[in-house]
Amino acid sequence: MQQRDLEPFETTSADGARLHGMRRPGTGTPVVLVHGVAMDRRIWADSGFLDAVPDADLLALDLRGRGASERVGLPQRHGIDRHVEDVRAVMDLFGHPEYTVFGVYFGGRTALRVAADDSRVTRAYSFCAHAEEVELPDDAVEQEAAAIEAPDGHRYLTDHFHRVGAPDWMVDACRRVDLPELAAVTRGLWHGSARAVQRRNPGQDLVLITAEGDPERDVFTAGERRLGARIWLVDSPTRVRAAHRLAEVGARVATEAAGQAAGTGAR
Ligand SMILES: COC(=O)C[C@@H](NC(=O)[C@@H](NC(=O)[C@@H](/N=C1/NCC(=O)N2CC[C@@H](C)[C@H]2C(=O)N[C@@H](CCSC)C(=O)N[C@H]1C(C)(C)C)C(C)(C)C)[C@@H](C)c1ccccc1)c1nccs1
Repeated sequence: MQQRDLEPFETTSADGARLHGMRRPGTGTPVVLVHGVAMDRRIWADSGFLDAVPDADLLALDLRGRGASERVGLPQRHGIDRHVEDVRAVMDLFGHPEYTVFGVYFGGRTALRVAADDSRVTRAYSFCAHAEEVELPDDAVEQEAAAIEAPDGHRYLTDHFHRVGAPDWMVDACRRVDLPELAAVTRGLWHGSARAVQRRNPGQDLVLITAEGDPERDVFTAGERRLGARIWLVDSPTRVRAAHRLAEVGARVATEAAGQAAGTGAR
């Protein structure tokens, strides 16, 4: 976030975890920003997203175990329901009647779950994570957690993300994560993250975003039908490489927010 107008905030999640975040004051419906698994709130400035949304009122939290927020240690305290509670704690802190929630990767899936659980969310965007049930391959995910908590865990992550063409801001984010905590988050995916996300509030505007070339694009269009969600496609061969387009997507979010303010926003 631009250094000039940042306001740090702290709050406590439903299970007592202390959370840190930053507010960048602006206009219109506040936008809660939710980062992905191996990330923290710095990605929003580093990716150029913030500069692409110059007027919005932005609330960027560090999810539990990431950034400056409390390390909670146990996979059971990293289930998706705890992530949802983290986001709702931020919405409680600022007390607005309505929020937009924008999340990337697992933060996007979390944004959809927050919308399902909380009618204060009037618009939710999921960047590169769909809403359908997933098969968590126990061995692959456990192998990933073991690789992450090994002494060269940062190298495992940065090598992988480099190899698949992730942008520097995503590779750099991996270097900042606390490895034992990230292994717990990874094992925490077994606690609820595999379930499909339901739409429980008819008036919400749900937007699923993925890459033109995403092999799982049909899973996103399944969400379009099942949830009555909108689909945005970015010009990218894969979901990981779509991260290079995050600022561009931010500009589209800003346009929608401006349109809504002017009363012409698509619902
Ligand atoms: C195809 O994958 C991609 O398009 C990369 C993309 N992933 C995803 O969209 C989603 N995930 C996945 O599809 C798979 N899940 C994984 N493990 C769970 C998982 O994601 N992580 C655990 C560690 C953490 C770094 C994170 C992660 O990033 N690991 C990457 C590998 C990168 S470095 C090692 C990663 O995908 N691994 C896979 C393996 C099976 C290879 C282990 C399944 C099993 C859920 C289908 C993710 C949003 C999600 C969606 C729903 C529930 C849980 C998680 C990215 N997300 C962030 C940046 S890029």
